[in-house]
Amino acid sequence: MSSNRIDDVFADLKARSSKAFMPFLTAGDPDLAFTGRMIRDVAAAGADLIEIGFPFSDPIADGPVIQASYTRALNRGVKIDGIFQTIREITQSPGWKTPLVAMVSYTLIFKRGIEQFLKQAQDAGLSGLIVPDMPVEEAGEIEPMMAAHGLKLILLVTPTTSDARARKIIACTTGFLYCVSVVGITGEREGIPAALRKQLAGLREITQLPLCVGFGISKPDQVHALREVADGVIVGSALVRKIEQHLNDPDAALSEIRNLVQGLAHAVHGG
Ligand SMILES: O=P(O)(O)OC[C@@H](O)[C@@H](O)c1c[nH]c2ccccc12
Repeated sequence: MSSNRIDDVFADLKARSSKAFMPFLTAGDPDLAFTGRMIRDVAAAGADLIEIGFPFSDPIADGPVIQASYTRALNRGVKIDGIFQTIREITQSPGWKTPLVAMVSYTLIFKRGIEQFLKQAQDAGLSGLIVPDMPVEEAGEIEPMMAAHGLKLILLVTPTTSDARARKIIACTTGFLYCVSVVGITGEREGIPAALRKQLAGLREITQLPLCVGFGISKPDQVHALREVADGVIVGSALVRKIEQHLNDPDAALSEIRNLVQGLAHAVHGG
């Protein structure tokens, strides 16, 4: 077994001809205690990897649901150190295996100091960082720093990324590649874009990295279609919306999130 849990998960799924289900959750919405419970619950409900959003005031590609969630978390005063602490408590619990990956703006990493942020991420037990706004020119320098901390660097390609640029991005991406399914922002959509199949086939020709698709996915039938062409499926807004709908009843939010994760994980794994 390799030393990074992300590699382990994809190797294991591949051996079973299965695919990864990866929920995205905001840290600190409505508070970190809730986030801690939610991470444990979605892991138990069938998530293979979990993306944890570090709230940030300047949206990158975040749609209205994720933006509102980030705003609630920031208004409640969530801090990066608190998020790391919450993650650490989880990854240190006996028998914990599910890889946790931060979704974090490069601005937050840079402000703290790259080395310091990476050290804290490693101490927290994170397996990787998805950095949607990291310039590919800098990623080449940062990826080895991350590797030295046992962290994968996950970058994104979109439908408008040129072939030449995709190759550059892939050259400094490790763990898996985040394939954005649509031009635009996060948020639930109907169907699966027709061009996605072609985009994924093109990427498949130039990389062995697992290809994970996110943006606009919330329904089991979309997941079914994607299972044939992608190595993993990412769902954010549909889950985060449950928090928004039950702000006064966290237990109700958790139970709906668990149900949705169970259904989607089942669809990804071959239901
Ligand atoms: O919300 P959706 O459409 O299900 O897509 C996942 C997405 O929210 C999550 O991966 C994400 C949240 N913030 C981001 C910023 C950039 C790229 C991706 C993201």
